[in-house]
Amino acid sequence: MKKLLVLCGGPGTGKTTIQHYLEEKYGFSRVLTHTTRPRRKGETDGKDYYFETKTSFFRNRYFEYMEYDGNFYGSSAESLARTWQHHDNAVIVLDTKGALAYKQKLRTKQVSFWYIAVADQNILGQRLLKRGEAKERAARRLQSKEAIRDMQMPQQLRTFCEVLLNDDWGKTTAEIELFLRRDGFLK
Ligand SMILES: Nc1nc2c(ncn2[C@@H]2O[C@H](COP(=O)(O)OP(=O)(O)O)[C@@H](O)[C@H]2O)c(=O)[nH]1
Ligand SMILES: Nc1ncnc2c1ncn2[C@@H]1O[C@H](COP(=O)(O)OP(=O)(O)O)[C@@H](O)[C@H]1O
Repeated sequence: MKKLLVLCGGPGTGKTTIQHYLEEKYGFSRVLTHTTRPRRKGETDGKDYYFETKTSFFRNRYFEYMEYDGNFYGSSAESLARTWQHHDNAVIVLDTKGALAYKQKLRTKQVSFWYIAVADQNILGQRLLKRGEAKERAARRLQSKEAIRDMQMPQQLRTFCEVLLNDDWGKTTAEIELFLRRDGFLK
């Protein structure tokens, strides 16, 4: 069966890091999404996101899309289908609103949802700086209403979304292995 893992959570919690790890260690393939957000240092078009202008963004058809901290983000059914063409296990990084949309639109058995969290949210600012973001941009991101919403797991996700703590990376990787087995991603 083709399967999809949805990662969601607040900024800096480690969603992208975990996505890379799943690709490298477990052969997952990521589902690329579209954004109007400016490219960060080290990001490549067609590899990290499809970077769009506000005009080109709305030329595409989306499975779901939303606005986050003043930028648009959207995922397409075609991108998921393309990923599944060559790989059984796909991973996508979404905000919590997107995670809820996927829950409502896809068959339950095929999709798992993980909410990535840290024990102490005061470290998130440092993590964004570590990733190379400018101080003002990092502060603004953490104060956006979408980040504030996603820094607590929304009530609607609690019935189906597992929490993965990402404080100590060694412990995180051990948990990932357990979660993957339990969710049927590993044969
Ligand atoms: N709903 C939805 N969320 C997305 C999509 N692509 C990215 N996101 C989410 O948008 C938010 C902002 O992403 P990004 O600017 O890369 O910032 P980061 O969370 O700080 O790494 C994150 O919560 C992503 O998971 C998408 O296609 N749909
Ligand atoms: N367990 C961890 N301990 C310390 N730093 C981490 C950990 N996980 C991720 N990071 C770092 O935190 C920063 C933000 O991680 P990232 O994966 O970009 O977060 P997100 O995609 O959720 O916004 C990156 O510099 C990353 O290397």
